[in-house]
Amino acid sequence: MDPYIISKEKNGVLLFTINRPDRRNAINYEVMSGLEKAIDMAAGNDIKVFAITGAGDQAFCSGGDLSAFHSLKTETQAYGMLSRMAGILYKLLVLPKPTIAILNGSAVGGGCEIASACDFRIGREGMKAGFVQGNLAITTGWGGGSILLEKLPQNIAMKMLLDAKIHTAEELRDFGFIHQIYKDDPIDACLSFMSGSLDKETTVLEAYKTMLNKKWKLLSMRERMEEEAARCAVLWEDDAHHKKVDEFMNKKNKNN
Ligand SMILES: CC[C@H](C(=O)O)C(=O)SCCNC(=O)CCNC(=O)[C@H](O)C(C)(C)COP(=O)(O)OP(=O)(O)OC[C@H]1O[C@@H](n2cnc3c(N)ncnc32)[C@H](O)[C@@H]1OP(=O)(O)O
Repeated sequence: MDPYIISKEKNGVLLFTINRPDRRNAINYEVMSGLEKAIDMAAGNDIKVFAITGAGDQAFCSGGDLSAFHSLKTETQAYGMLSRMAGILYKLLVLPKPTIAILNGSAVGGGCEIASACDFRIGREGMKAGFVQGNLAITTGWGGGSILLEKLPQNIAMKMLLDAKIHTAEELRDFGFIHQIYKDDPIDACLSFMSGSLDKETTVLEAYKTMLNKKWKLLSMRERMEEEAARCAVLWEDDAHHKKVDEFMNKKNKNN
């Protein structure tokens, strides 16, 4: 099974689907490479909107693949992975096309960071999401915390990060993290929510995103996301983090 799918949908939508449902669409290096490739494709003149979703109906994305990244023990090893994904999420943040995360299921940890890098987020009825990194004795590490602190009111963003709780779709809508709750087909929900962009000239869409990117540049977002990755790498090396991941892996092994 391919770990990701890139598909051209109706009306100029390019869709990236994380295709690891048996791992709740956890991100490994192959998915990272696919996302970077899709972002580059989305810059093409034939694309008006870039959308990201997850395969299946259980999860959008469960963050970093704890099995794949379990071998990363030191700050330097962790930084290599974290910095790579922070760079990809920055490319997503500043892509000069409207972007949307279709949260087809649970989004936790890095999954919330990917969603945060998109301009818009819609969530399927019943979905849940949370920045759970704090429960693993680390912080966000792909730049998603820095982005969240700019996209949501500071007190709400800080509460979400510090509490590391998983929230319902309704709570997430009240926070302003998701913009709409949908019931039916994810693609139809995306086309409907983005219809106002999809009927505009691509040049207009690019011009507005270029306007927004000026703000990210003035806020030094690239540097802040890189520093976030570096700070997370320091915490990653601590025993407290490895203990938490071991607990998850032991539970996983017990289940198998
Ligand atoms: C900077 C970002 C940072 C990083 O690591 O780089 C992070 O993203 S930290 C956060 C890492 N993610 C997590 O801690 C989430 C772990 N997963 C869960 O909490 C749950 O799986 C959940 C809520 C996503 C879904 O729960 P559900 O009950 O629906 O499913 P299961 O827990 O039974 O999981 C099914 C199956 O998938 C495997 N799985 C789930 N998440 C991951 C993951 N992140 N990495 C690897 N594998 C994952 C889980 O082990 C089960 O496998 P099985 O072989 O069937 O036991």
